[in-house]
Amino acid sequence: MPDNNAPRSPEPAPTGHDVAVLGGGSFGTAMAKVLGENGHTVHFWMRDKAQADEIRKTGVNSRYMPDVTLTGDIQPTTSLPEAVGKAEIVFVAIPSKAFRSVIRDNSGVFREEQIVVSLTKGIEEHGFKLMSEILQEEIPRCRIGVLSGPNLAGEIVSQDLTATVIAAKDPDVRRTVQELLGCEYLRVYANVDVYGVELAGALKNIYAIVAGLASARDLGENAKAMLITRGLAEMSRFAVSMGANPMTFMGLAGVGDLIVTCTSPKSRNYRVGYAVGRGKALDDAVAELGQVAEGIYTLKLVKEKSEAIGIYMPLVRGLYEILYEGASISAVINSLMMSVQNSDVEFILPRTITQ
Ligand SMILES: NC(=O)c1ccc[n+]([C@@H]2O[C@H](COP(=O)([O-])OP(=O)(O)OC[C@H]3O[C@@H](n4cnc5c(N)ncnc54)[C@H](O)[C@@H]3O)[C@@H](O)[C@H]2O)c1
Ligand SMILES: O=P(O)(O)OC[C@H](O)CO
Repeated sequence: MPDNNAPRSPEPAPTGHDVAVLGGGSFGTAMAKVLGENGHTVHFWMRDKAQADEIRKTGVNSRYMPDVTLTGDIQPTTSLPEAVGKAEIVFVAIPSKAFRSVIRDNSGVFREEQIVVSLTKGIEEHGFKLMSEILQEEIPRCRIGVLSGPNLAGEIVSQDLTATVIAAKDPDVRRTVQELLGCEYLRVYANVDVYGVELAGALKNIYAIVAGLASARDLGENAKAMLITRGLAEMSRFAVSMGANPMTFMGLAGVGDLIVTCTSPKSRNYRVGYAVGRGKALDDAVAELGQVAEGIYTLKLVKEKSEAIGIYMPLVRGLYEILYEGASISAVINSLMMSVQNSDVEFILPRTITQ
């Protein structure tokens, strides 16, 4: 039996393809760099004309990646119809808050069967929609995938060894993305659990904020392990209740991404938590970051959803109290540590697991 989940050959595709990357931030730039180095023509869309001009002239996106020069055939543009119109495959790295509007406003330019892959790790505010669900609603004639995993943009542009996961129902989408992105430093695994891979990427941002807070308060290494492990239990319990495959949470998109964002100050979500832990107001911490930290929005949505469907998520609730209800960090820690609810049972089996 062939192992369909095994990574494809890391050799660059023999001939370059026309691809589009939508979004000129950190991750869009990182993916444009990989694709350009792999020999593809990258139609790199961003809304800021000055930024596109700078990249065209110098190869540098100084606002987001000042130390990185993009090489290969990179074609920055402020025309989304031009980028999508020329591309065989489209990668979307637009923050979740703007994701639907960008796709909807341009839905007419996407072609039948075109492959569209979301790189975004967030949830839509109304209706708890993931980005692949938004793509399905707005451009149903396209073939959809999501890419997620422990993928700090700053490390990918440094060519640090990295693994990621392409999730799609269509095997051709999985294979195509593996071939386009795979190279000597980026290993692309495949998964069919689109919902689980995507939800995991959004949920782990919450626990990265928690980990940043814990680090700022010098809670220690035991506490860090406790938070990551209980975070994994909590996010898996929630996701499985929503229909995800529990095994996805044992993989790169689940525990892998949770580890990297909960242990690295390179994570923007971790940095927001750290700043709040050092006494900064949330709004100031976010403004100082100057980049997106999806977890602060995801937290609100997951808190509401978990209460609506009756899933026990004490870390989500505690973080929500700190960030949005003015609770003191020490009071929340104390209440979590002294809570008797469920402390006698390490694993609460999701309803879908019967044994
Ligand atoms: N940076 C990473 O390490 C990383 C890794 C994996 C996934 N992601 C995910 O990728 C997504 C994008 O993150 P990022 O790191 O590129 O964020 P970023 O803050 O670095 O950049 C966001 C980009 O989106 C653009 N943007 C915002 N609103 C827009 C709109 N209405 N129209 C067009 N462009 C708009 C901004 O101009 C900016 O170029 C997030 O969901 C994030 O979770 C990021
Ligand atoms: O910088 P963050 O916190 O948005 O995390 C980036 C990636 O999601 C890490 O995999």
